[in-house]
Amino acid sequence: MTDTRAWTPEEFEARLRALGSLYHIHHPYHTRMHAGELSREQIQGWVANRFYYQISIPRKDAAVLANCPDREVRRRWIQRIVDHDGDEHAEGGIEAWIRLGMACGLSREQIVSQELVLPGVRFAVDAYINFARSSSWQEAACSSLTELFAPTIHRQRIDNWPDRYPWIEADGLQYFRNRLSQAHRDVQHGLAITLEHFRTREQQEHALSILRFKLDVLWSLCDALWMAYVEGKPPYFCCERPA
Ligand SMILES: O=C(O)c1cc(C(=O)O)c2c(n1)C(=O)C(=O)c1cc(C(=O)O)[nH]c1-2
Repeated sequence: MTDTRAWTPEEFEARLRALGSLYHIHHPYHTRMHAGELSREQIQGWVANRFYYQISIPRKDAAVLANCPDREVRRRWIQRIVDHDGDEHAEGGIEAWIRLGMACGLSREQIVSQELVLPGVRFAVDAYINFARSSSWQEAACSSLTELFAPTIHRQRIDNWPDRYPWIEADGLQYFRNRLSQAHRDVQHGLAITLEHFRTREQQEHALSILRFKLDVLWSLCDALWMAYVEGKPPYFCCERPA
């Protein structure tokens, strides 16, 4: 007989955390990045493309707010939008990301124009926004749980980049420093919602499939970068351009 009993909160959390083995930290684009093996153009391509993720996160979080009737949850969740968009007190993560791009030698215009954003990156990120729009707010909260694994990758960049990419101006890494505490706080909230909401075994397995979907988003983003910047085969590379 198959075991259909609900996992305890501890077991459930352990299964969510176990999916960290599929995190994009293991994608060869990232392993090369951390080994110091990416060229200047490959780093720039990553930063310029990830900008599309950065500007999409507050839109995703606004979708969570729009779908959430619980005032207490909204009061906490809204901080995520402020973290990225900034306010009169702080410039916010999007501006910090632009500074990262400039520290890597891109111009502000090259970043904000999105001229380097690949179609595959756009599709992957848009799938995340659309998921948040069309799902319950608890499902969307669950999909943010890749942030469980993000502090490790941010910490690697803070520790490794000054040594491995000395041409990147050190101030540019502030984005990653800010995220260490922000991600920790976000994850505590997202995890509490997920453990509380997904109670039956069927619901818990559904939550795992949501986290798998989000891992797919992040992995697909790296795949698109790999084709363009490592294989040297961006979309239509082998096609004749129409007149
Ligand atoms: O650099 C990374 O590898 C990485 C990954 C993730 C993630 O796991 O989704 C986020 C971030 N960074 C990040 O900076 C961030 O603000 C963020 C918000 C979210 C989310 O799903 O709401 N993920 C992430």
